[in-house]
Amino acid sequence: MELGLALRLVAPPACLSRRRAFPPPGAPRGSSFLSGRRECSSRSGAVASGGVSYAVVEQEEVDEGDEEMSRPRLELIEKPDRNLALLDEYESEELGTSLCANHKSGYVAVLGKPNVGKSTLINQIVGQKLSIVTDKPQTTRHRILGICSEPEYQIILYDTPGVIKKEMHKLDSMMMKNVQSAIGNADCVVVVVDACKVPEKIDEMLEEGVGNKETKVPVVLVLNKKDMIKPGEIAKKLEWYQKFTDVDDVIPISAKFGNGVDDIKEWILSKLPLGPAYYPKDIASEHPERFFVGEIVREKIFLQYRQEIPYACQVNVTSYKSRPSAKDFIQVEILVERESQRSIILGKEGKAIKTLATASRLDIEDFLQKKVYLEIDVKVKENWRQDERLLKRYGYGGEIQAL
Ligand SMILES: Nc1nc2c(ncn2[C@@H]2O[C@H](COP(=O)(O)OP(=O)(O)OP(=O)(O)O)[C@@H](O)[C@H]2O)c(=O)[nH]1
Repeated sequence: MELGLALRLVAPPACLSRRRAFPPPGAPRGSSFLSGRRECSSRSGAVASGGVSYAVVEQEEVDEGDEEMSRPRLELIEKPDRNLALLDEYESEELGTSLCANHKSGYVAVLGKPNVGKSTLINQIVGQKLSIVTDKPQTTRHRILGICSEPEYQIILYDTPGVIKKEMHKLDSMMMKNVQSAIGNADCVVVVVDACKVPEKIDEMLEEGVGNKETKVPVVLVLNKKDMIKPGEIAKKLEWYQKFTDVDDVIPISAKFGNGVDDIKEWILSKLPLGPAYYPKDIASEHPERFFVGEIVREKIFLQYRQEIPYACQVNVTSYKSRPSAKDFIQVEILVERESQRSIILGKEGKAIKTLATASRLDIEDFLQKKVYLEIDVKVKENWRQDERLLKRYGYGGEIQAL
């Protein structure tokens, strides 16, 4: 049964349960970590800190047919068939769902240009940090599914990469394909715009997905970052969007400060159809923990490095060993496109990579609620952003590593 398969794929412990969350930026750290010192040699001299090591790897070709390729892959589901969601009583009880007659459930696509606050809004609705948030555009690369459950409903949100006009790389076009499939599957659509920017039409953004649907999908336009402009300005912009866009409603919010987020939730709930939960109620995302570990490292790269560097980086979790009586052992590789970028990531005498590894490890430990040993390798993989086969392998084709 298709749904059964989907639910099995997301069953814990592979996917993210509610008790885990990214730590909020600047959150106080827990107790100091145990020492897991391990020295690594490098051309520029090894630097290691407790529980963290980095390895500088000479430029090397990644073996396409290596162990990585043979690991089980988890297909991110597009949307389970609603009819199949009629689980029998036993399955339902096992999944923690209720067969309440007024139960609502459905899929919501959250769209918008880069940096408008989509991830911030989804993290607020889900009540947990699932998507990384930085002040740089296009930090979200994957379609991330966030699940918000209460006894009476289940809202499934797709965080999509910011819609971009000019596709520079194969990576951009694969990201856009994911945006389109998210819209195509949605029961309703939330379009986020930045209140500080000059209003502009959103037709182009919607036409690919919603325009192709036989029945019109409800769309709300969210005017985000209202904290940044004067009330008079908000009123003018609301009027403009009501007049010049074909949306059902326009709602001003400030996602960062949680202001108006309940209005968006209410709007979504008013549009969702009746139906049972698609996922167990204690699950916050279909992605496995290792996916979020990679995202934490990627967030730290965005926060630490400038200009093109974060965009040229791909982060892969190459090994993740849970060890009940010791620190979890995690190996991460950062791929860059050029030797010069690798030098920047490493920094003088490896100082920059050490800072990155420490910041990443602290957040990973907060996230996993346990001590980890983190090893980071930096490799050069020329033109990875243009290589479809590699991009699929890195999860941009809708499949991610399951374990
Ligand atoms: N002042 C203010 N800043 C906000 C608000 N919402 C988000 N931001 C900031 O805007 C920046 C971008 O937020 P994200 O949530 O990453 O935006 P996004 O649309 O997901 O970005 P992409 O990954 O590029 O698609 C971050 O620095 C947020 O802190 C808001 O309501 N008010």
